[in-house]
Amino acid sequence: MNHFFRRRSSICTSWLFNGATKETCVRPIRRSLCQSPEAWSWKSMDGMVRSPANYVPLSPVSFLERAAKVYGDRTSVVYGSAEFTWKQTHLRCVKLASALTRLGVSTGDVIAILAPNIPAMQELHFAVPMAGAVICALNTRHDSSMISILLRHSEAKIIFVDHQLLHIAQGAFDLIAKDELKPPLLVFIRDPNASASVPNDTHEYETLLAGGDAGYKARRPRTEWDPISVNYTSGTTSRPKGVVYNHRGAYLNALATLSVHGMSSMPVYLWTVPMFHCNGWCLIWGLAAVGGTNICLRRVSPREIFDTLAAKAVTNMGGAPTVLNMIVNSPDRRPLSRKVEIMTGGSPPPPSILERIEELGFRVSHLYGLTETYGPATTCLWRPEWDSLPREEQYRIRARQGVEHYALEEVDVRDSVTMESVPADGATMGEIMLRGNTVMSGYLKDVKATEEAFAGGWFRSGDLGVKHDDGYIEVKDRLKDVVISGGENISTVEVETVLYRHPAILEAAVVGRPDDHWGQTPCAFVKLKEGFEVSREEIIEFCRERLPHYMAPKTVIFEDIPKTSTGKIQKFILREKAKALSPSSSS
Ligand SMILES: Nc1ncnc2c1ncn2[C@@H]1O[C@H](COP(=O)(O)OP(=O)(O)OP(=O)(O)O)[C@@H](O)[C@H]1O
Repeated sequence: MNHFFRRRSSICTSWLFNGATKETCVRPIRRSLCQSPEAWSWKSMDGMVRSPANYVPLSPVSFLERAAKVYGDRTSVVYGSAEFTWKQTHLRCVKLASALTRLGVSTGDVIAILAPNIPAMQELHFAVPMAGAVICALNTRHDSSMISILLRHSEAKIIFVDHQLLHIAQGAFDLIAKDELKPPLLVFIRDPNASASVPNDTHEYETLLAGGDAGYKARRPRTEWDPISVNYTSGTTSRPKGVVYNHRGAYLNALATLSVHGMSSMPVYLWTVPMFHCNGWCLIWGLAAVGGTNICLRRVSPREIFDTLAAKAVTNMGGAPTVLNMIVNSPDRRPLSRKVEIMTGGSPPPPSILERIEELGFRVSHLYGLTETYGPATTCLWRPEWDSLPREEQYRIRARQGVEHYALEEVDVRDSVTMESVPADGATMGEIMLRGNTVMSGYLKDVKATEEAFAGGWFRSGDLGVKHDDGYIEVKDRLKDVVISGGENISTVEVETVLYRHPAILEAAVVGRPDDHWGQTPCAFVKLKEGFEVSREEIIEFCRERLPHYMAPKTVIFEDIPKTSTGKIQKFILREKAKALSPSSSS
């Protein structure tokens, strides 16, 4: 073996000294060592040892262990008057993990949590995997019926419930009991900033944690592939699906999201993205890697956001385009005294909103991804040469979904049937597909859906997009949302982008309305800004001036736009409404 090492090291360095290129120097020596280059490279690696010294399954739990050492006295989390350092957070997580094992939690058990963005959410994201279990953070906007379905589906053993959501959990328990099934064990989370009495015969979070063993040795995953969380999709287009994440993917995506967002050391992060959404786009784990401070808010409103940005010297935050829209249109908005990086994604951000949020002093980074890709998967990486473009053009570019981040192998736009890559012409539509280590392990208990999602060796997003000549992708629509009028695909995102440019429009969503002649025509649902008035005809004319006529809405309906808790417009509801109108008969 030593012989191989010596020979190899001479191969590696000799080309540096004799002026030869690496290629010309290495090839002849390779041939002398063995017959094929493949065999050579394999043989030269003989005798390597995988040991704890050089191989540890990647897990974001290690971020917390390091944070306790490196950032021990720095603030880990702030929520009202409650505040912990990273040393304290680590100790609390160790004790909580120990308490979980004492409750009988074993490797692979699912532990659910129903809570807003509070410190317990952060702690459970570490404590649950430290007990070898799998965290399932549930959407706080679900009703009892949906929660009961998800608890049954995930077979959660324990559920931690915030005091304000107790009635939802209890309703779910009643439904489970009706079917003579055993509901999970409930642990009640009291708010440190409010008083609430603990229901009888129920475990209480702080008491449970206090009883844990501070010397508990955290369980580590046996392999990187071990599950760390199960996240249900937003349910925008269908019933939520249980997406399983593994330790390796969570580790990688946490780091990639930090880097995309420019968070390298001790950022102060304001939580406006729900922590239950893709584990807070993996940043619950990521912030521990960089010793960040988590600023938690129970409720998100523009006033609270602006007060907190100033009071806590926030450096970074995230939010769906709906949150950005809420900020730029709020009477409480004010220019920032220092730059705040804001990461947006979850639905297509209209360029006009990106522009307006930056006018207030935010700097936006745009991300695209799905629950299935641990949240962020691509980013509209900014190129300095774009700085000199006209402003409108800059924001049009910034609204593109961009390129894969460094932890994902590849993103592409392909024909769903032939799997051929579409030409990079900015016009040919195909399905956005992704592959790499930050794509889910699969759907929980749904082999068929998993196989379908991965058919052809790529994860199929169900989003339609184009690829520009610089390789940047742009989402045009969801497959389910695209309007087909007279055989032409109409990107509802493009029509909405134009609608958002109208000064009177606060929110807009476009769906297909059945039409006797064209099959479908675009139907716009519009919510106006307070104090503004505009007629349907004016809106249609506004669009016709800026779009090919077939793309302009033929119908405009003024009303509130229904959204999911992750800020996505529930187009299936609007589609039903458009369908209920008598078919239009434009020819
Ligand atoms: N930056 C973005 N631009 C455009 N669309 C985005 C962006 N980020 C996310 N999306 C949309 O959000 C989708 C992913 O959403 P998520 O995984 O939260 O659940 P969902 O797809 O809404 O739920 P369900 O699958 O249950 O309907 C993407 O497929 C895409 O349509």
